[in-house]
Amino acid sequence: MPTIETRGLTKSFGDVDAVLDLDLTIEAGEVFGFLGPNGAGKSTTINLLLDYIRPTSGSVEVFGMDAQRHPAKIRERVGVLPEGYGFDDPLTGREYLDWAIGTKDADDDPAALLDLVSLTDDAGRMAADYSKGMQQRLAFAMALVDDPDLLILDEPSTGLDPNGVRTMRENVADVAADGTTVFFSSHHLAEVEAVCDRVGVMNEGELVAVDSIDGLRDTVGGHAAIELECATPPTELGVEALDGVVDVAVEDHTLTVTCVDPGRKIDVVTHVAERADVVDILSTTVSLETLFNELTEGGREGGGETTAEVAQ
Ligand SMILES: Nc1ncnc2c1ncn2[C@@H]1O[C@H](COP(=O)(O)OP(=O)(O)OP(=O)(O)O)[C@@H](O)[C@H]1O
Repeated sequence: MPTIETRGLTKSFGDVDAVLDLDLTIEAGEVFGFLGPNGAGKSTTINLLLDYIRPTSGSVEVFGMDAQRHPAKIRERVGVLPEGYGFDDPLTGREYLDWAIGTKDADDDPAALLDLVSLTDDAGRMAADYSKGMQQRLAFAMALVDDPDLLILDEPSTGLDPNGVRTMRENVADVAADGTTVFFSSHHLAEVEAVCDRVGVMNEGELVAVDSIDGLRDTVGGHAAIELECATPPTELGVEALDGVVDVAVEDHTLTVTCVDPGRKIDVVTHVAERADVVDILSTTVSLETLFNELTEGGREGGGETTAEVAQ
């Protein structure tokens, strides 16, 4: 039995179809990346899974139970890290965790959970005074209470520093190794690539792709990418006008160009070398980010921050 199964799931807010005709099946034990730019419908889907909102049409089953008929039974087996958990009450980190353990009637060791998210030394401080990253880690620990069968993470690395991101990834991998199904919503592509078995890509409420990372690459085509490091920022070189170029991105002194096939890379190098001082050349496989940009171009809110620097 799948852990999550939606059929024809639709949620409209007035004229906006936040989620449209979503068919999604997530098997037990999967780490599933739910990707999409801002406004794609990710949080709405999560709210539908947990029966926080009701669908306009279609069905949702979690653990084989209808989400509307058995929300309490479902929620007691689910751990949720919501987007932007508000720690507004005058409670310490430890007290928040005790509260989470109490509400689930669980017997977790709070010290072990605090240690897992590196908050042992700050457990006695008011959670409201924590940094964003610390609050995120506390929310993650609360989501792990009672060893959930399904862990739902909505943008889990928000506010985390690189160490925090790495630790969170390790924790997700550990949880998954114990058999927990993980539903990982994010627009941070590298993060999803690093931890997920399969990804679904949402755009404007619709699931535009669902596959393994490699499968997704194959779907988009045999594109090839080349990175050119230049002595000065490589802007306005006219690379996007070259035949066979599908994406151009500039970050600091690095120009990343995606071509429809590897044979086009030499034209790119020649073109750039005639106009800029190239100091290094790196040929790479197409990143998931490029694929994601292609799949979600023209999204509801301009495709989100990940597409902002891609010049077409
Ligand atoms: N309660 C609501 N009332 C009206 N519109 C809503 C409501 N909730 C969501 N929407 C709209 O539905 C669409 C999908 O929003 P949703 O929050 O699910 O996207 P998301 O993929 O989670 O985005 P983000 O990455 O920014 O969190 C957006 O256009 C949003 O404005």
